[in-house]
Amino acid sequence: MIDLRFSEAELARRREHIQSFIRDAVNAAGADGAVLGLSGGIDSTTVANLAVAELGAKRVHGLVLPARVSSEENMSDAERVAVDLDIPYDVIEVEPIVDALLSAYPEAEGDHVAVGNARARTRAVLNYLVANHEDRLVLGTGNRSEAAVGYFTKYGDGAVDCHPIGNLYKQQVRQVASSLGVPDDLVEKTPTAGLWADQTDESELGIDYDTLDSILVSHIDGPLSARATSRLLEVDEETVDRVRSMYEASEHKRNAPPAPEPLE
Ligand SMILES: NC(=O)c1ccc[n+]([C@@H]2O[C@H](COP(=O)([O-])OP(=O)(O)OC[C@H]3O[C@@H](n4cnc5c(N)ncnc54)[C@H](O)[C@@H]3O)[C@@H](O)[C@H]2O)c1
Ligand SMILES: Nc1ncnc2c1ncn2[C@@H]1O[C@H](COP(=O)(O)O)[C@@H](O)[C@H]1O
Ligand SMILES: O=P(O)(O)OP(=O)(O)O
Repeated sequence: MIDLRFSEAELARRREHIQSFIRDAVNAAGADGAVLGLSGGIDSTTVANLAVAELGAKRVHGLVLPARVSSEENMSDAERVAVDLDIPYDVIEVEPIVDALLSAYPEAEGDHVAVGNARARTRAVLNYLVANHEDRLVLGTGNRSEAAVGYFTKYGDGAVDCHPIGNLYKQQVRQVASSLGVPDDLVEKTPTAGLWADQTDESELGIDYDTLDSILVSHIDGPLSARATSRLLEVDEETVDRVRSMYEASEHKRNAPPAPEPLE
């Protein structure tokens, strides 16, 4: 697989670039700071660290939003991140809100994707409730690997004001996190969307992140054909084609919703 980690000099440059992106986004909006959801995962932990490094702890508000299916370990890690960074944070249970949605529309009961996505969208509503009230921006935590294959909930965790780590592949997120002093157990943790019990990104996607990143950088974001990518990485061409299919099928998630062309 391809090692996408940055050199020390490039790592410092990337960190500075992301931090100034956060500062510029907040300043351009005339906002007082930022809000983000803390899941105990490496993406939100990394964005929280970068935001605190740039804005200072008081201007970053963390939200820990447990659902019935959230693991104790993840929720206590999420609180640990907030405590270690010394940022203000709230813990708000999302399940009563999801239950209210399901009592309004019981037909969706048991549909783990629809209900899981409702959990992610409930979190988005709470992020914006706080952001509106405190005049802050909502920071996204999505990385390039997830965005490219549409591995996020449209208007759920995808509903944010900016994507600070949106250009980093998952391997690079881990490297940036380590360089910020994030503890190894968080850096090496198994990525999970946490939308239903025992969910992991790699099992749902059917591919590990190192392989996904390598296919993305070679073929989707890079110049190589599917065949050349398959040869270079020694993976089946069907796997490369499957990544391309996920990329194409999720185009709608990365763009603003279309309207018909104006008529003359
Ligand atoms: N980063 C993470 O770890 C993370 C977080 C949340 C969700 N997820 C994953 O993301 C996935 C979300 O589920 P999903 O993608 O089925 O639901 P989604 O709601 O994100 O997207 C599906 C919806 O998009 C719309 N849509 C579908 N095709 C379209 C098209 N061609 N043009 C315009 N709109 C279209 C429809 O409204 C459809 O209901 C799940 O696999 C979930 O596990 C991952
Ligand atoms: N339990 C959670 N509390 C707060 N924020 C959360 C929680 N779970 C997810 N989030 C936010 O959504 C993104 C994407 O989530 P994945 O765990 O990758 O699905 C995460 O980074 C948090 O910002
Ligand atoms: O988005 P996060 O923070 O939950 O990270 P991961 O996707 O690695 O679980």
